[in-house]
Amino acid sequence: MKVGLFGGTFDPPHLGHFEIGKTVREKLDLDEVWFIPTYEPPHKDNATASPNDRLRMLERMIDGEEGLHISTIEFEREGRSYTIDTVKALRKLHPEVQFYFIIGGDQIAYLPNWYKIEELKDLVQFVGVRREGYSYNIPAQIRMVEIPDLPYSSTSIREGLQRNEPVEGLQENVERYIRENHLYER
Ligand SMILES: Nc1ncnc2c1ncn2[C@@H]1O[C@H](COP(=O)(O)OP(=O)(O)OP(=O)(O)O)[C@@H](O)[C@H]1O
Ligand SMILES: O=C(O)c1ccc[n+]([C@@H]2O[C@H](COP(=O)([O-])O)[C@@H](O)[C@H]2O)c1
Repeated sequence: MKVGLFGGTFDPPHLGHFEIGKTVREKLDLDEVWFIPTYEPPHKDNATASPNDRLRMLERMIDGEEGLHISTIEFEREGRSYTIDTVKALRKLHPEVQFYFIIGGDQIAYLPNWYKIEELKDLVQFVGVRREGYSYNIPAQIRMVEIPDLPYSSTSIREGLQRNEPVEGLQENVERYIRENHLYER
C-alpha cells in the first residue's frame, strides 16, 4: 500500500490543499492521502484557530472524497509537530505501507532547516509541488509532481476575512463553518 502524507497547519484549509491532495494521489497512483494537521507548527507562530476547529474544517473539506483521509497523530502527541517524529511513529504503526511526504514550494525552500532532516530524508520519500512566488533548487531527494499554479494561501484568506472582504479559495462548507463559528474575525 502507498500512502501520501500531507502535513499542514491548515489554518484554514483551502482549495490549494485540496487540489494538491487529489492531484498527487492520482499522479503517483497512491492508495490514500492522509492530511495531518499540526498540533503546534514547528517553525511558525501558533495557529490562529484551535486544533479542534482546524480538524473540523479539514473534515468538511475532504468529506466524501475518495482516498482522502485525516490522521490526528500529531494532536495525540501534542507539543511541537516535528515531521521526523510523525514519520517514525507511522512507519512503526504501519510497517507494510510505503510513505511519501508532500510539500509545497515554500517548504522545499525551507527543507534544509527541518529538524533532523538528514535522518528524515532516508525515512520517507519527499514529493514536491511548485508554489507561485517561491524559488528554490530542487534537491535530488524530492520527486516533483506537476500541478497548475494554485493562487491561494491561508494567510491571505485570514487577512481577507479579518478585513471583511470576500475571499477566494475556500470550499463552501469550510467557509460556512468559519462564519458560523466566527473564526478569524477581528
Ligand atoms: N497554493 C499552494 N501551492 C503549493 N503548495 C501549497 C499551497 N498552499 C499550501 N501549500 C503547501 O501545503 C502545506 C500546508 O500548508 P499550510 O497549511 O501552511 O498552508 P499555507 O497556505 O502555506 O499557510 P500560510 O499562508 O499560513 O503559510 C505546505 O507544504 C505548503 O507548502
Ligand atoms: O519537522 C520540521 O522541522 C518541520 C519544519 C517545517 C514544516 N514541517 C512540516 O511541514 C508541513 C507544512 O508546514 P506548515 O507550517 O507550512 O503548515 C507540516 O506538516 C509541518 O509539520 C516540519
